[in-house]
Amino acid sequence: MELSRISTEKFDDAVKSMTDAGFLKETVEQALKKLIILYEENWEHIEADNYSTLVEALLGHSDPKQAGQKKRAEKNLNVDSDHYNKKLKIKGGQTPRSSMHGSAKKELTEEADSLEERTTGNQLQTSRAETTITGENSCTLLESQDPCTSETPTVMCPKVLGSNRHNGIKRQYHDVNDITRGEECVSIPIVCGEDGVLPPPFHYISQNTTFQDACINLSLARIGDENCCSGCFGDCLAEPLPCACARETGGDFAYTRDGLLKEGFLDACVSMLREPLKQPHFYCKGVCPIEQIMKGVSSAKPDACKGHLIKKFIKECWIKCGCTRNCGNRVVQRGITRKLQVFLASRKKGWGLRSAENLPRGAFVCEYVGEILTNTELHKRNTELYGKNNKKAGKARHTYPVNLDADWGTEGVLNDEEALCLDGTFYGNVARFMNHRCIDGNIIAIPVEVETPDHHYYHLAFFTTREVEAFEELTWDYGIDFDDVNHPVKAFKCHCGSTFCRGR
Ligand SMILES: C[S@@+](CC[C@H](N)C(=O)[O-])C[C@H]1O[C@@H](n2cnc3c(N)ncnc32)[C@H](O)[C@@H]1O
Repeated sequence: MELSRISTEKFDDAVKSMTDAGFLKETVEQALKKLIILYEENWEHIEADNYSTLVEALLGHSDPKQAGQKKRAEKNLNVDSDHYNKKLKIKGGQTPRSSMHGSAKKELTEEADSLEERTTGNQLQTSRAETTITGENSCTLLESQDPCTSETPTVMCPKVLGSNRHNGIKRQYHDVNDITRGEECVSIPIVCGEDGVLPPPFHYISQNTTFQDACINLSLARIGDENCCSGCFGDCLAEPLPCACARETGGDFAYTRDGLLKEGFLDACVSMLREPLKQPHFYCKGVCPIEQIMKGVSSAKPDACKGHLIKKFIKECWIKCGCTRNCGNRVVQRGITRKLQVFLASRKKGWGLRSAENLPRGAFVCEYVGEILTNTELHKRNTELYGKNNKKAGKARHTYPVNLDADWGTEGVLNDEEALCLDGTFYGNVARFMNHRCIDGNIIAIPVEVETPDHHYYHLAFFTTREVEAFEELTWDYGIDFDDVNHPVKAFKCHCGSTFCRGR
C-alpha cells in the first residue's frame, strides 16, 4: 500500500500509540491498513477520539492468540472490556436469528456487496450477506418484523455501544440501535456492515446550538402581532381562512392537512433549485459576508457579491400563537417522525441516510442541525482545520456546513454576528449523514421560520421532492461549486451518479 508522506507519518504515530498501549505492532499495522482503505485515507475518521475506531477494531479482533495483547491493551487504555464482549441484544430477550427475508435481505445483500466492493484483494475480507449474516457478528432481523411496518427499529448490529476513555473521562458514543441516544422522538439505528465499523464519534444534538459569537435574539417581545396568530384557536389548517402565519408563504399554508408540503409550494421550490439562474437573486448592498471571509485577514478588497438566491420560506405557528401544539402549521418543530437509518451508502461516499419506510412526496424528513456559527467563525474553523498550512489540507470534511443566507439582502448591511451558518461536524443530527446529489436529489432543503421573525436565523428543513421507496438513499444538492478553487475546503470528487453531475 502506497501512502503519502503525511499518511506515513500518521500511520507511524498511530502504530506507536497502539504499541505503547500494549498491542502487537503487526496486528496494529494490519488493522490500520484496513481502516485506511475503508476510510480512503481520511485520517480524521481514524484519529478521532484518540484512535477510538482503531482501538475498537483491535479489541474486536477474534483471534484467540491475541487474547494476551487484548487484555494488556484494555488495561493500558483503561477501556471497559465488558462492552467489547457484549452479545447482540434483542428487545424482549429473543435470540438473534441468522436468516432474513424480503427487502431487508436484499438491502443488506446490496450493502454487503458495496462493502465487498470496498475491500477487494487481501484487504478487508468481507463476505456476502447470504453467507455471513449469522451470530453476533452480523446485522440481524427479528423473525416476525417487517422493516417497513415495524414500530421499533429492526436492524441490530453486534456492537451495542462504542465506548472509550478520553482524557480519563469515560465517554460512550454511538448506540447502534439509536444514534440519537434518545434525543429524538424516534430511534435511528446505524446499519453497519459485517466489520462492525461505526461512524466516527460526534455529539448528537436534536436542536441547533450556538457555538460562540452568533447573535440570535429569541425574545418573545420581538414577535409582534403581525408575526403570529395570537387570535387563533386549535388547528389553523382547519380554519376557513389562512392565519397571519401563512403570510410568509404568499397568504397560504405550505402544508396539507396530512402534514405534507402542498404540491404548488414544493413545485416552486424544486424549480428554483433546478433552474437557479432563472430565479431572482439579491446582491449585498455593502460588503458581502461570504466575499469578506474569503479574503480572510488580508487587506485586499472583497470581491463584489455574487448574488444570493431569494428562497421561499415557510413560517410555522409557534408558542406566541393561539393555536395548539398539534396545529397543522407546526411540522418541522415537532422533529423527526420517520423511520430513518444511518447506513454505509457506498465506498466512495461513506455513510448515508435512508428511510426504512416509503415516503410520500413533500414529507418532512429532518432538519439540518448543528452549531450556529458566524461566517467568520466558520472560515476560521475551516482554515485552521483544513487550510493550506494544515496537515489535513486537501482532505474532505465529513460534514458540509450550510450558510443561512436565504434572506440576507432584506436586512441591508449585515454585521458579522448576523451572517450565520450551521456546522454539523462536531455537534449535529442525522442530517450530517445525508450525501450530496447534483440537481435531482430526492430531498430539498427549505428555510423554515419558527421562533424568530427576521431571517438571520432559521431552520433548514429537508423534505422529499418525490415519492421515495423504503431503503432508497436520501440525498440533496449541497449547492457547492466544485470548480471554486479558492474555497478553504477542497470539494470532494462527486460520485452522486446523477446525469446532471457537476463534480466528477
Ligand atoms: C455531510 S457528509 C455526508 C456523510 C458522509 N458520507 C459520512 O460518511 O459521514 C459530506 C461528506 O460526504 C461525502 N460525500 C457526500 N456526497 C458525496 C458524493 N456525491 N460523492 C462523493 N462523496 C460524497 C464527502 O466526503 C463529503 O465531504
